[in-house]
Amino acid sequence: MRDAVENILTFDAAATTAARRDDPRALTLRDVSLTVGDKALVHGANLTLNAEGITMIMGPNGAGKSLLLKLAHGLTPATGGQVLWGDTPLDDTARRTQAMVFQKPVVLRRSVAANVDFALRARGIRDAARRDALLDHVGLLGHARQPARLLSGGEQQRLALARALALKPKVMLLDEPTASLDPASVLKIEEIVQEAHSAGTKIIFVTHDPGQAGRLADDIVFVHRGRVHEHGPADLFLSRPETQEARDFLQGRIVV
Ligand SMILES: Nc1ncnc2c1ncn2[C@@H]1O[C@H](COP(=O)(O)OP(=O)(O)OP(=O)(O)O)[C@@H](O)[C@H]1O
Repeated sequence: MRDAVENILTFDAAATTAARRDDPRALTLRDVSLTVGDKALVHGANLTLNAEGITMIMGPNGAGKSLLLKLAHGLTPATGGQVLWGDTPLDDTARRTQAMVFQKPVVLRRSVAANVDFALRARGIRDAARRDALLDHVGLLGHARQPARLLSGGEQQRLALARALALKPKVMLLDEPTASLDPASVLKIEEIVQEAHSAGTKIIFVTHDPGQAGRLADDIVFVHRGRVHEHGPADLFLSRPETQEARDFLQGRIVV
C-alpha cells in the first residue's frame, strides 16, 4: 500500500535533502511587503522555511495569513522584497511545481473523474489507472461518474486535493482547507495531507485551530497585523509562545 501511495504522490525530482540550500521546497521571504493603494497589508516579512516538514501559519482573522501564502506562491505579486524557493527567485517554473488548495474547494462542472483527468492533462498525462488510483487514495473512487457539484463540502475538498496531488507537487499550500467541515472530514483531509508529506511534498498550511496545529505541525508561523511575529517548533509555540498576541490568540482571547 505504501509503495502504491508513493507511486502516485512522489514527485519526479532528483533526490533532495532538507540541508540543501538549493532545495526547491525551501522557502525564503526576504523583506517581503505588499501595499495595495495606500494600504500596507504585509510589512517586511522575513521567513525561512525548511524543505521538509509541515509548516502551519496561524493568526487571527485578517492577520495576513492568506496573503502570505499567496505571496509565497506568486498568486499575489509582492510589491517589495524577494520570494525565493531554494536559492532561486520565484518564477513560473517553480510555480508549476506547486499546488494551492483553498478554503472553498475549486471543482469543475463535470464528473469527479473528469476533474482529475483535467489536472493530469495539464501535465500532459492521460492515464485512467492513475486517475482511479488518485480517486481511490482520497476515498472518491465510488463517486467517479457523479457530477462533482453534487459532492458534499468535505468530498469536494478531497477532490480538490486529488487534483492538487495529480500534479505531484513539490510544495502544497493549503489555505484553511478544513474550515467549516465536520470532524470526520477534517481527519480524512489531515490524513491525505500527512500522506503527501510522507511522500516528500513540503506542506504549508493555514489554520485557526490550535488542535489541528498540534496534530500536524512541525513548525508554526504566527502572523499578526501583516507581520510575522513568531516562527518556531510547534511544541514550543503551542506551549510557550513568546509574544502576548500569540498567547491571547491561543487562549481564545479576541486579538485585534
Ligand atoms: N487585494 C486586497 N486589497 C485590499 N485589501 C486586501 C486585499 N487582500 C486582502 N486584503 C486585506 O488584508 C488583510 C489580510 O487578509 P488575509 O486574507 O491575508 O487575512 P487572513 O489572516 O487570511 O484572515 P482570515 O483568517 O479571516 O481568512 C485583511 O484585512 C484583508 O481585508
